[in-house]
Amino acid sequence: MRSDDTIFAIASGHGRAAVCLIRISGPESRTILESMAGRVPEPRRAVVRTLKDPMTGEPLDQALVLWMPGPGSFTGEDQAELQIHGGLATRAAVLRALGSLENCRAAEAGEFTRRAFLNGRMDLAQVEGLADIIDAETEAQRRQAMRQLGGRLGNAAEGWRESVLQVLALLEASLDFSDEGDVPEDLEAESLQMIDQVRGEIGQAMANRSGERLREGLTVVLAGPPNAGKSTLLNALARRDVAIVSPIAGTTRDVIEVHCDLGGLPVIIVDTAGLRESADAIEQEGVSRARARAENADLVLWLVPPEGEESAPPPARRLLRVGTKSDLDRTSWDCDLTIAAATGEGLPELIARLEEEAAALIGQGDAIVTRERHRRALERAHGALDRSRAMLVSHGPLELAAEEVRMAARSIGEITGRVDVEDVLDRLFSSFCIGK
Ligand SMILES: Nc1nc2c(c(=O)[nH]1)N(C=O)[C@@H](CNc1ccc(C(=O)N[C@@H](CCC(=O)O)C(=O)O)cc1)CN2
Ligand SMILES: Nc1nc2c(ncn2[C@@H]2O[C@H](COP(=O)(O)OP(=O)(O)OP(=O)(O)O)[C@@H](O)[C@H]2O)c(=O)[nH]1
Ligand SMILES: [Mg+2]
Repeated sequence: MRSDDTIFAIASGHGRAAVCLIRISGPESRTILESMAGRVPEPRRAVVRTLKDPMTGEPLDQALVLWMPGPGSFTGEDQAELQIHGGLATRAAVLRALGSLENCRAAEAGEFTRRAFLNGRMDLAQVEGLADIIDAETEAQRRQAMRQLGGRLGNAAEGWRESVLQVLALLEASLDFSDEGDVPEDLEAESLQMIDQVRGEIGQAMANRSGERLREGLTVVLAGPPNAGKSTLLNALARRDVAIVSPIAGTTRDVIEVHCDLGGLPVIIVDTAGLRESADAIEQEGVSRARARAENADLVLWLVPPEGEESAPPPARRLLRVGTKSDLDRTSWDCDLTIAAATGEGLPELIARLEEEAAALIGQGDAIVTRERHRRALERAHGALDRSRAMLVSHGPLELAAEEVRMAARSIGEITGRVDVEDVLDRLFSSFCIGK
């Protein structure tokens, strides 16, 4: 994959649509645009043109055409956009025409954004924010992604890195000036104070897990004995017929997930096999998957039907007992909530409770750290600052204290992609859509 190739891709969704957006980026963009749409329009001014096959001159479609020269474009290089009609044959014809050209090739997933990053148009934290915007399914996720795209995490990281580099400058200055390698007292005090300030801020940012929870969604597992009404509840919460419901105990075997939006917060509801001993090997596999999911869930709803004997809930981080089929009998439980998923009774209360639980675990959505990658980098920086601090306090070798401070700056620099992130890039960009 060469980064000076000219690339093209459909950037809009697939299937029949009103309009389809085709992006072209790279040094040959101008030539290609001229060969298909005639004279290149003024930068960033949309014009209507008849698109022609560059080989045969055959008219392909009527298009809205944009010319966005580098370095001010999204990718930082010359870019053209063709907004064509969204029919399948039109799209195929324009793609075929581009595909027949010698001077360009189809883009890989995330390749436009990779170029924007490589050309310094956005930092790595912003690229992740962009990925999160495309994947956002709820309002709170969208807001968090927009804050990251706006530079919230990147600016914080750059600020910390600058402070740490100032400490490094102080330490290096005292290394130059003192023969014994002793830090003058005022410099030591100043360094310690700055280290503590940054260490405190980083500690606070990395302690907050709510950004990661908001990005990934909260997992709520429906568990209980067979026939408790788990699949009926899943269908009611999803408002569609996702899982098979039947009076036969042991109907569900696979784990079934549905993404829900509860008051803007992302909640993944997981239906599982009813927990019981079974001679059926497939059902037993379902039961062990159910137990594993319950154990890792943010919240387990333990469904208790009125009939049948009481069974013990699986180990879980957090568990609510929900009595089911309250239309039949409501005498038999000791539960946090009661519902009849089949009639809808108690569902508004259950949903309100789930929203509360989600809000408590996700918080205000004001976290800076949104991925494990950020937290790990900050943990490394925090550890290095701890060690440099201890070294200074104990009047250990100044070179070693400075080396730890340098390590801290490096770790913080990984967040915005200033340093050593090739493997991160490949993974991140391949998770993008083609055309982004
Ligand atoms: N048609 C279209 N819509 C789109 C995009 C796109 O590439 N094409 N985007 C892509 O993902 C997003 C918008 N992102 C963009 C960000 C920066 C620039 C850009 O060229 N900015 C220049 C100058 C802008 C100007 O002068 O008006 C700059 O910031 O210097 C373009 C798109 C969402 N919508
Ligand atoms: N009366 C009444 N019946 C219900 C209610 N909820 C579920 N049922 C019935 O209970 C039976 C079992 O429901 P499911 O939702 O399949 O139960 P499950 O917990 O998913 O069962 P397994 O997948 O076998 O573990 C079905 O016949 C449902 O129609 C309810 O609120 N009221
Ligand atoms: Mg079921």
